[in-house]
Amino acid sequence: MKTVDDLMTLAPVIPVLVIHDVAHARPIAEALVKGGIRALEVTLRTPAAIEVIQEMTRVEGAVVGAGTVVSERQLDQAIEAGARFIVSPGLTDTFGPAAIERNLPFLPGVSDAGDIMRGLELGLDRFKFFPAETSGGLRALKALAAPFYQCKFCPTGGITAESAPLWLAEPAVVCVGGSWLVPPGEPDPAEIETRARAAALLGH
Ligand SMILES: O=C(O)C(=O)C[C@H](O)[C@H](O)COP(=O)(O)O
Repeated sequence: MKTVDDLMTLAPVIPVLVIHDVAHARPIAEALVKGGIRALEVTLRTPAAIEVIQEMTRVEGAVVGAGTVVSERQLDQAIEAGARFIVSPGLTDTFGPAAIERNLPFLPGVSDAGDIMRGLELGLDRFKFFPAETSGGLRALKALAAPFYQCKFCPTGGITAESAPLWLAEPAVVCVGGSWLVPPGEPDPAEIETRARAAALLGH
């Protein structure tokens, strides 16, 4: 996987993972990969996250990345741990160039036309649309995708197994992100695999 398009086309859904216990890392990654979901976004929202990335990179077939990345320090920590892609909730004039410099697939969050223009100025045209449902939902995304015809999106935030197909039917949407594949608490690998399998079959 070299480009952000490679990342976005690995599967229709990128699971957004919030993992508190490093012991959960492997069973969750294995269940997702078995179900056909290979790009795994580990959010840097828990003290265990960096170790979770390290653990998950040992799972064959997993393409592990870091989410909720908001600083240069986190960029370096995540990449050192083995992250192969970077997702951020937003885009700033300092963080954007710093992430681009790392030369990994990078999906920054955008929620309006100004954000997208800032991204275009940096040479980016692939974005996470975040927070998708509360930023106007599919209607807002369609309205943004018209002038920014060259851009593709991974909407994330409030998307569910039920709403994902509606988003994926929009031509500007390549994949969606969501936490529903891995519910909080003690992981149930069979259930996670079932959810992953269903998500992997979603499509245009
Ligand atoms: O931490 C980040 O940078 C994020 O990516 C936030 C996620 O987009 C949401 O946490 C998705 O969660 P759901 O709305 O439950 O699917």
